[in-house]
Amino acid sequence: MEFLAEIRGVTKSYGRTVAVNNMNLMIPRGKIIGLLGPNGSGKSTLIKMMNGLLTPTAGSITINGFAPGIQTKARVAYLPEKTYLQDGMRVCDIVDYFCDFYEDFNRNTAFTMLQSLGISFEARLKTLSKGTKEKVQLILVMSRNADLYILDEPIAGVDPAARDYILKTIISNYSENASILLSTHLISDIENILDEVIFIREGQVLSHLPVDQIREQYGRSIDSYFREVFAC
Ligand SMILES: Nc1ncnc2c1ncn2[C@@H]1O[C@H](COP(=O)(O)OP(=O)(O)OP(=O)(O)O)[C@@H](O)[C@H]1O
Repeated sequence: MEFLAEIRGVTKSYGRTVAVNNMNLMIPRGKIIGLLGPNGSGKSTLIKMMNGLLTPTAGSITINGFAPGIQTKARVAYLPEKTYLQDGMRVCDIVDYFCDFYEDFNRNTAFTMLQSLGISFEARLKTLSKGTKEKVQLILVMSRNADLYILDEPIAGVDPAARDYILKTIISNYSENASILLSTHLISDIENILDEVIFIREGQVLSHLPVDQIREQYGRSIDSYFREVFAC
């Protein structure tokens, strides 16, 4: 299989709203890819379909050749935009939970990252700040040895100093054959780690290009290019 994920002719409608409109997208292996687009352009809807949380109205999605389901969930590490962890759980209990749930979860990686960010293993989630909770969730996701990491707004609530650490962590914790698809509005913070960017507008792919090509062709950063393309 040449591509890790294939999205072919995918449409998702919510009643009369067409959130994703006949989208075609090929996700290669071994790349960090930014999924960028204005509010309401369909990023989260696409991500939810790739994770089997929503079913396309039309078209097909495959990851490693399988439609989203049990086989793909075992190989895709997903950070949703909203937390699904119970507030009463302690950090160490959640680590155990992930260990039981995912064969590819590395407990040592998780504890090392938690320790270096000064997050107490004994703390209950409800006692942590919003940003720290987000760090915990990202650490859990990045401690899996997955084929595809799908991160929906991974650094939105995290302070700038922790962002750098987290981005470094993302880069150092994925293997060369894996890919990371991440959606964010904090383009200038993440553009240095990206290999490719996908621009989405009104549920369709406007462009999918290597970052270097955009920089060479347009002589500007991805952040500045995004602002020009999507100027209101
Ligand atoms: N559950 C829902 N019911 C109805 N419409 C929805 C629902 N979820 C999303 N939409 C609509 O679908 C479109 C795409 O939304 P989506 O959340 O996928 O965009 P997004 O690119 O992730 O936006 P943002 O950057 O603001 O997070 C929007 O018009 C939104 O209002």
